[in-house]
Amino acid sequence: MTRQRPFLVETLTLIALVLAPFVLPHLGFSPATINRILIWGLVGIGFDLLFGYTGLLSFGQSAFFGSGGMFAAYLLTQTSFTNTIAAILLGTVFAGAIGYVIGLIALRRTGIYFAMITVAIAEVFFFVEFNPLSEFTGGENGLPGVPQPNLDLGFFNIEFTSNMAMYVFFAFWYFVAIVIALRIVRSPFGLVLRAIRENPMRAEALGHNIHSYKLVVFIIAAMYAGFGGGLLGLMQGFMPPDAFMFHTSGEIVMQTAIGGAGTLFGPLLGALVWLYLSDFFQTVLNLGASWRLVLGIVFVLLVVFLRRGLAGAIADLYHMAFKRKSQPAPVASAPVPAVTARPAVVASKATVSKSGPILQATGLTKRYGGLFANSDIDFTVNHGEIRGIIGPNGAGKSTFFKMLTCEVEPTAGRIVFDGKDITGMSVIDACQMGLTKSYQINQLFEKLTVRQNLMIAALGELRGKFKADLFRSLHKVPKLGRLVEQTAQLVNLTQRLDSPVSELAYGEKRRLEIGLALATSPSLLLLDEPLAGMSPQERVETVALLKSIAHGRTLVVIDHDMDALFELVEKVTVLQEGRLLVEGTPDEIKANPMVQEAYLGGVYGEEIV
Ligand SMILES: Nc1ncnc2c1ncn2[C@@H]1O[C@H](COP(=O)(O)OP(=O)(O)OP(=O)(O)O)[C@@H](O)[C@H]1O
Repeated sequence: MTRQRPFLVETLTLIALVLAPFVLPHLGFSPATINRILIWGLVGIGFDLLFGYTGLLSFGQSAFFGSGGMFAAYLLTQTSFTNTIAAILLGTVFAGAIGYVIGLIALRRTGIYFAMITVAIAEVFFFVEFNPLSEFTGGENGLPGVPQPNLDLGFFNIEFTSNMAMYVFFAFWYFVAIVIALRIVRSPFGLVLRAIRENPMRAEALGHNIHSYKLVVFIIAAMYAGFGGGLLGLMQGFMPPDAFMFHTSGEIVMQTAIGGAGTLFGPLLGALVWLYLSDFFQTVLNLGASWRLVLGIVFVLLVVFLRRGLAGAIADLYHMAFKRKSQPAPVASAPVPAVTARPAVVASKATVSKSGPILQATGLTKRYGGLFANSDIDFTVNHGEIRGIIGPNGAGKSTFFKMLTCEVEPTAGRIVFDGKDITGMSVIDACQMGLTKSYQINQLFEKLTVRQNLMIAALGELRGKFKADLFRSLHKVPKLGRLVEQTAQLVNLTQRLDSPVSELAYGEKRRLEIGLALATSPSLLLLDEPLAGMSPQERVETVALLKSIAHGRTLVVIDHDMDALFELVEKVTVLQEGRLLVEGTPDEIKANPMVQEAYLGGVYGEEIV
């Protein structure tokens, strides 16, 4: 497993933070602007975890920024509370609690609807702060008189009053915030966040409860924003009401877009450019009211030409300069060795019984409006069996698989898996029980590497459907490395482990698709057209691969390639127009006149007999 040099990023960040107050003033940054950059950069770290890593675009960060800041400012100005650090930490907890409640509501929807809910929530908070709660928040006057930061240890009190002392205070908290975020993104939790960003449907199908992951990261982002709001009050000596304005959320989004989403440092770089240019246009160029127009044009140019933002551009330059020479030559797509060359090493989940039916479906029906995709199907698979399913296009094979894996709820009927009625269960729980499938159309995490893809699948098996192991290193998850390497070996992708999925050949992607399902250690694996789109040579190789997978496992395979399927399976189920037509051994199916008539037709019939 490739490991980064430990603490390299943290060390570089520390060096940059030490140098910044000596370098930036020579470039025209005022001390107040430098501190403000740190605050925006810190708030942006939380936003980047939410947007850049998880793919959730929120316009509601102003609600948490304002709430955390107001809570801390209220404690420090309206009560006898004097400990500034404790006040902002309490403000952070308050923002997190609000984040929990709002997350429960907003995360019920996805995409544009989620984003729109967060816009509405930001507006509600702005209204509430100005009207019903103005007694506590000072309404349009805000809360003046917030003390400067101090470190009160009871017996010892340090006050951060000079520009440099203030900088040290903010830089310290920025460093703490980035170290925490780096731990999160390097943890199993952080990898699942990226899986959600890339392909939430597959992340669920691999057994991850993505709603819980999204809720936790939403709360974390709210806490980062609340903490930043507290710092703003301390920096200005005043908690401004405009912290709640939609404009605040907009700036966080724009700064992250300029700096580069999914980098953690992007928001800081974005804030640096954004705040520098707004100062420069207003005070040096004296552009008057048109400074916003010019800044808008600069924003568009940066976002259009630097697609991965400033942080992405810097990372690309670094890779070009230092990494290219040391990169190994591209690995050619290797054929799958003969089945006897490799034993089946990925264990399957233990089942309650070891013989008899592992899966029984009775009267399974799925109706879409007036169309019966599946109608009254009775189907049983025994432990250790390899079953094939065939049927013409539109016969209802994929819908049948979707119902079996609980991706789609049946209109009628019952499914019993490993002795338990799983009808109506979630796809997450079905996968956790050991029932999963590979997809007809690849459902991979395209921007991640093969290793990360397999890790995501294996983590569902090793950690269960949800675990908030935010600070655990991926390298420390027991059995993870071994399970990933065994699966990669089984699907012959060992040499491609560190390649991004987008660079794989089609046949390799198909094998990874099977590998993802395998890494969940299923006791019953459903394969939906595993040979689709493959060349004749790849088909032969993949059939060998499927034979090796089948050891100690129950398989159900849909495919249109009769020759390959009949060579692989012991029994075949034929579907036609959503109904079960007939079942039998491959020879019985080949000879069955009903199958020839109804499914194969004269031409295909001759091919397979
Ligand atoms: N979500 C849906 N909404 C409406 N109709 C659907 C939906 N999914 C499937 N169908 C319909 O159900 C029928 C069965 O589709 P299904 O994809 O299960 O067939 P299939 O046997 O897997 O086909 P193929 O071999 O082409 O993949 C088709 O008529 C299809 O149009």
